[in-house]
Amino acid sequence: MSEPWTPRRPTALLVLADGTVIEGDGIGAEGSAVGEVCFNTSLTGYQEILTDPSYARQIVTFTFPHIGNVGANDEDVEDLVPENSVGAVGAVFRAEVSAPSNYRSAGGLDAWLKSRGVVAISGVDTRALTALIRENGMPNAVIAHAPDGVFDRDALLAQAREWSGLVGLDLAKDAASSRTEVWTEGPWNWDRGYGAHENPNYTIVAIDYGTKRNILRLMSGHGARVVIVPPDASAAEILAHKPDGIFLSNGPGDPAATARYAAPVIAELARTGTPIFGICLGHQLLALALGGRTMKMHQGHHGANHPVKDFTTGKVEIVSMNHGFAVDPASLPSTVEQTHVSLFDGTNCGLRVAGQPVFSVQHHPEASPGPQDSHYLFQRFFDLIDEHRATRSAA
Ligand SMILES: NC(=O)CC[C@H](N)C(=O)O
Repeated sequence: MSEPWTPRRPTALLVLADGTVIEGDGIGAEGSAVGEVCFNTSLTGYQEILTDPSYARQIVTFTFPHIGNVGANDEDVEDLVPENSVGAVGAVFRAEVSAPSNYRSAGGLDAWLKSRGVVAISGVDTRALTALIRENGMPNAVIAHAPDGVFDRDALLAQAREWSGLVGLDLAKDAASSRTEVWTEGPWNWDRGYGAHENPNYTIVAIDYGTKRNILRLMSGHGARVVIVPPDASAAEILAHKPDGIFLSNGPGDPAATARYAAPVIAELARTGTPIFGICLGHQLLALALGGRTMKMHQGHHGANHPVKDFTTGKVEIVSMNHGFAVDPASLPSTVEQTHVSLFDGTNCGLRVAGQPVFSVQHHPEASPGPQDSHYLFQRFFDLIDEHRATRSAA
């Protein structure tokens, strides 16, 4: 007699704090991870997305159905300290992850996810999950992977419910490098790969709240020597490097929590008249330093296909986005001008300070992954630095 048929056990679960349990096939790290679930609409760049430190304590649902087919490589890692593996804690995929076309070792995406400690689930109706997030907002959840299919569902639900969520969490200190270092990779060059810039024209101090590598590459490509400092560096430490410009990086967590120590430093730096450029968390922190407010968004913006209008030129750019908090433009003082806006929902996407070389954007102009429409913002930063230098030498 043949064995009675037994249904296949799910080897992964996504347990939402509202009690919804989504079953699927586990891949990547075993065990469980708690975080906030968001959806990302990018068509490419899963490796850059999962290694973006801004995704710390988040579980990314990919709306693109087929993830993992080009494997993983060392060039597409975005976090500065890959050994720390700061980035998304979990990933949700529609299709089963098939054999990749490329990976240095056997095992493909599964091995790579494991090496970074990312717990992933495939075989999920990501369309339904995305619709649920659009309806109810980004839920707290636990993602769990057990190859033997044995789960304590009540304990996982309790863990999802007990987690206090991203609001109030400063994660920049976990995501950022804790020491000062000079970026030595230089810009990417198709002919010779990476290489330090031989004759830098500028010194940029990048305050690292969880920066992405491509931002540093692009600044380096503009001829800058980039000094990376920890998120809690003092204004005096930063100014000691004699920066031509100061960069405020992207990063994870609630900007209002990080602002407790970051905003006073940024406010002090802004008073020196040194050109400042902020991206994403850096934009939010600048707004807070200038006296503005930030708020949690309903479903956030995560993707590489978001239309943003630049009021200063009237142009629309298609941009890369990854944020769950936003600047309330009504909270900004009258000396601060709103320069960019999301054409999806009208939320603030940029600011500049009247009469000062200080500006920032909510989106990700380094676009890794994403379209490169907003690369001009790096040029804008270096143009401001040149203008600032010219007025100083004329004085
Ligand atoms: N990419 C980022 O810098 C994200 C900023 C912030 N953590 C947010 O979610 O809004």
